[in-house]
Amino acid sequence: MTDEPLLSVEGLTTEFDTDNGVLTAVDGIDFEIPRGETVCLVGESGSGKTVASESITRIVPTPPGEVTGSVRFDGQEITSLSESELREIRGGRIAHVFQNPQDALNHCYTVGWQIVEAVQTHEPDTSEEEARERAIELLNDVGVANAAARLDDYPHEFSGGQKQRVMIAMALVTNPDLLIADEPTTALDVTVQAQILNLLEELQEEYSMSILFVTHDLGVVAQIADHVVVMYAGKVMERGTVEEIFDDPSHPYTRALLECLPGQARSAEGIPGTLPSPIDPPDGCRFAPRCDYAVEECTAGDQPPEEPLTDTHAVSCVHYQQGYDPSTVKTEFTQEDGTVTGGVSGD
Ligand SMILES: Nc1ncnc2c1ncn2[C@@H]1O[C@H](COP(=O)(O)OP(=O)(O)OP(=O)(O)O)[C@@H](O)[C@H]1O
Ligand code: NI
Repeated sequence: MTDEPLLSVEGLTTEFDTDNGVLTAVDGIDFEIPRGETVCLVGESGSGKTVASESITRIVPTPPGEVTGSVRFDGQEITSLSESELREIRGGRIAHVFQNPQDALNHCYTVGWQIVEAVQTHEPDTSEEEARERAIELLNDVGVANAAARLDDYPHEFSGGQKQRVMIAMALVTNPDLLIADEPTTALDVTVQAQILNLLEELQEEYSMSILFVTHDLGVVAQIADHVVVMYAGKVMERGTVEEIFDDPSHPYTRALLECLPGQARSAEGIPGTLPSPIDPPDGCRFAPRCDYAVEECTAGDQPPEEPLTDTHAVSCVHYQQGYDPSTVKTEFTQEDGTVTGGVSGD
């Protein structure tokens, strides 16, 4: 029972009814979040990462959005739950942290008031006194200095990094099993970003939570992921453990993303071309129009089915389907420290 992943998503699809037609932001994706581990959803801007993460608990705006597919959370299918049952999970066992804490915190109330309110919403029998104690504990847990004194400060009296710590504290009020964090460090400078990532890792242990971390930054992925799901244009291109993705990147898109890291071949210019329109995506592999390795088969039919490479590693690319030679894709890949990995010559 405990081997079962905390969350498994199958065929998750989110469509928006727009003036220009049906926009498929997430198009039948599968992934799992093991218990107590961190899964990173990574991909360029517009890949569908946010919509995918918000579709799990259906916080996408519906309408215009429509979410279909299966989401199993701790053994329970949650897609068929009523709105009120879902709301209970959303504000409880699954918590969200967003990119901009200033949007989520109310400017008009003290930080303490907001945490106390969250505590009392979760546990209505808690007294004001107990809720304040709990708020202090939470602020201590997330590394806000002088927690007791800071309860009476307003959000604008906190720095960007501290505000994000407060948001994380609010997410922890319910002792969630899963924390979904969408680019929680993108608005912060690198030093603060690293501190918040360390904090999340510590809290993960302390609260034994799983984390779904949404980011476009592979540097962040390297720091905190156990597993990685690489998304592009609403589809999953590749998934694997963090070692598999960095040491043996298999989809040309994953390889192209890695080449954009500082010190790599494409760090200056990025991947040439742009994402296809989610209203009218191309046939075949979504990445084919930008892919250095695309052949005719890549541009016909649907996104190739995922081909398992190991128990934990799978790739959606025609070059890995039966009868194809992976060496077509696997040219040498030089890491920042000079080691060559993933290449046929290096194997
Ligand atoms: N409410 C909405 N209505 C219509 N289209 C939407 C809505 N929300 C998102 N989309 C579209 O869905 C697609 C995926 O967007 P999403 O925000 O999930 O991308 P992302 O990978 O999180 O990008 P970023 O890194 O910029 O946050 C985009 O084409 C976006 O315009
Ligand atoms: Ni996003």
